Amino acid sequence: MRILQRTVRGLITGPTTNAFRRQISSSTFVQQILPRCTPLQKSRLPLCARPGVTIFTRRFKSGEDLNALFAPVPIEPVEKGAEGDDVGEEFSGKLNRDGVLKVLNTFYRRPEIKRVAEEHGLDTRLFHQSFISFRKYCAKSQYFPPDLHILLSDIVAGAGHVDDVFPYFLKHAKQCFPHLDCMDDLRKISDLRSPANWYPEARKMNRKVIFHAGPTNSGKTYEAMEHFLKAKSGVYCGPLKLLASEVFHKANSRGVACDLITGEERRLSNPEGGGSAHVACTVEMASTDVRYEVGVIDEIQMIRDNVRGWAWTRTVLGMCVDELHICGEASAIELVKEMLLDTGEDLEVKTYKRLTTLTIQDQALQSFDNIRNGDCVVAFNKNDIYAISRNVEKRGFSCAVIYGGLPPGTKLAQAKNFNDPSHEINVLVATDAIGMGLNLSIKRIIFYSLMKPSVNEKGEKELELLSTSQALQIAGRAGRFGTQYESGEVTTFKPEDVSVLKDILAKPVDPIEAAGLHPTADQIELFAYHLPNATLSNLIEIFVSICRVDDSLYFMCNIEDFKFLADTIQHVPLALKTRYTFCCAPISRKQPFVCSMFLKFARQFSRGEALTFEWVTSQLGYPFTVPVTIAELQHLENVFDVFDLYLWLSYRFKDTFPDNERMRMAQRELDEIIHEGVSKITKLIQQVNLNTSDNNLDRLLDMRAQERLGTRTKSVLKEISKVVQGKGKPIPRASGGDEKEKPSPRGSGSSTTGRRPRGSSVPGRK
Ligand SMILES: Nc1ncnc2c1ncn2[C@@H]1O[C@H](COP(=O)(O)OP(=O)(O)OP(=O)(O)O)[C@@H](O)[C@H]1O
Ligand SMILES: [Mg+2]
Repeated sequence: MRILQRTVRGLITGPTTNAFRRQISSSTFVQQILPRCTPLQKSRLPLCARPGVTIFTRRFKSGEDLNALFAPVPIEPVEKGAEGDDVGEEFSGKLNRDGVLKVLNTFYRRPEIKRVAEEHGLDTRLFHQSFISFRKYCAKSQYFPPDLHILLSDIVAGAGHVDDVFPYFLKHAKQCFPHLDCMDDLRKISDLRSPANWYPEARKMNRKVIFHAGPTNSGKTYEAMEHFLKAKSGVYCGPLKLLASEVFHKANSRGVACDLITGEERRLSNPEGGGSAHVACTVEMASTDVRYEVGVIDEIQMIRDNVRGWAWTRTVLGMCVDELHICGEASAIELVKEMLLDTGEDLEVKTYKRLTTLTIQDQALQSFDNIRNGDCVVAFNKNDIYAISRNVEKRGFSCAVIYGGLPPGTKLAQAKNFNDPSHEINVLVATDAIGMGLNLSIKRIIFYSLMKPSVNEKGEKELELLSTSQALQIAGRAGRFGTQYESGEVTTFKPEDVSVLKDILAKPVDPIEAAGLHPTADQIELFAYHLPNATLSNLIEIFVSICRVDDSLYFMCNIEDFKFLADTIQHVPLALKTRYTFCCAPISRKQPFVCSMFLKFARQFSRGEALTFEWVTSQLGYPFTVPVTIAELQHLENVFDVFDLYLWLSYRFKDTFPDNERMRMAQRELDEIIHEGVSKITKLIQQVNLNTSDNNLDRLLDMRAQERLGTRTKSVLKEISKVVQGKGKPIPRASGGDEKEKPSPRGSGSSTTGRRPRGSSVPGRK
């Protein structure tokens, strides 16, 4: 009762709310405390604890589900003489094998045995598998320990009880399933309930934390950057290489020496000297050991990202800075405030207003005949991008094309041509890759579709209606402050989408409820110590299943890519830490060519052979030529990612990946070749099918457009309106064409694991 009273008091005093709440169980909280709260107290509750919002919802795997993750360790039968003289046989004579098997079958059928086994953690599955293994061991072994030999002889002869086999069976079962003896240890290792305590250096400081909140194009990053540039030392953490390198260039051009650190690149401001006091990096690469005066964390809303969220959590809790500037959507304010309750720090919030106006048009574009200079058509898959750019160019415009899979240099060059009023390029066709990072001179955003492909937890493709946050982020690219357009406009291609877009943009952005987390390399290593026979992928899976997370604030990030890579190289002999580091590489399982090169790299590494420039490029068909078909262009994009993979590994295994500089030069050349290919993209489309006449091709592309406007779209629209009204489920996607941002650099390379400092987590993506 005292706790209840203190809790209700805690609700009023605010900062202690969460700490109090965590002392009590969810049911007590919901049944006894919530009904006693006044509306004011309820409004002060953390979001996750407000009425109507489920708290402590994490569902741990049931015992049986969890046990299914453990594969039995094979136990070999014992050869005669392996353990010295056969004392058992001397005492009680040769064992009657058939009799022993009958005894064991009786043992297995006894309900009492099943019950006792269950008390020792053996559910039906584990009991059965252990029995099969024990029976085989008894049937095939030439030698038994004397006590077991004598016991079995006695039981067969009717002079002993079958239940006495149990201790021997249990010992065998624990050898088969070593986790039975160490579940408590495993649970302790995987206890992730207090991530703020993982960063003792940061906890020694009392950081001043400022949240710059506001819509896109409101000057949040600008303001934080002013503090960064004026400080004696600083670190900027951005979601993309492009953003980090923009800060790198901006700082150096303002006379502030600044280094660039991404997963694949380390660029010093002064190559002759040591490191600079200022660093611009991708968020996964931020150090939690080095002390800076000012730290900037950009695009904080990414903290909810299912794959990369952990990297933002780590910087918010772990950066050693006197002043921490966090920029992004206001939807993250409450969550960050809650996280800081555990660090004892206050949050100062500064809110910003958009610097230019943004108008939603009532008219849809309807036809590409209505396209005009400064337009940007946004679609979510490459096939649409190709079709749209061809349609636009047919109307006499020149297109720039930007999508996630393109190399950064190509993206920048395309953006530069589009931004330059004197350049012939006047229209942009892009995916939501433009949502972050590029400064673009766009007058109007046209959503070609409002449905975005995504992959659900089961790995299935789905089409989802854009969230308010995503739509605002993309729409906000129009009329960027400081460009030739003083205001921005936004509309859709299809008339029926206009009202849907208005609905989406009018909705308030949902508050972010939880921040991502990931296991650390050290934790996985401890797991491996306890479960030496488990594969890396299995270790991760078990970790995720038993770990404890404070669900009111955190969630476990998705680890499917990591597990896929771990399975890909499981058969290659590598030390655990090396294997772990390889699996943190920023590649996606959706790129078969890159994954096959990943396997080749691991094999070569395991043989102890250096991966030289000559060896790698001979695998990649170097030197490269300008692509003449879309397939060639796509292949070169994959080759670019293989270069990224090499560079990423070269910072973690310098000796085996020795040709960093030559690879980088070749990658730059490739970037230019890809840019040249993209610049001719409509010509490339004509090569898709040389047997297809121009008219036929147009017809095919038009059919695609019709399909979007036709029956399929009608059913999709029904779903859209349901979703907007909160009734529908995401629509399963029938076939591919979706496209994802290239994976991010993962982790830092400064720890003993060769990749991340203490307390840092596993993978993430850019
Ligand atoms: N006070 C200012 N003086 C000059 N330029 C500014 C000022 N504030 C913002 N800008 C410019 O306006 C543009 C938008 O600012 P900024 O990038 O900081 O916006 P943001 O709110 O961070 O947007 P986003 O959410 O898209 O990241 C930038 O080009 C920036 O340089
Ligand atoms: Mg910004």
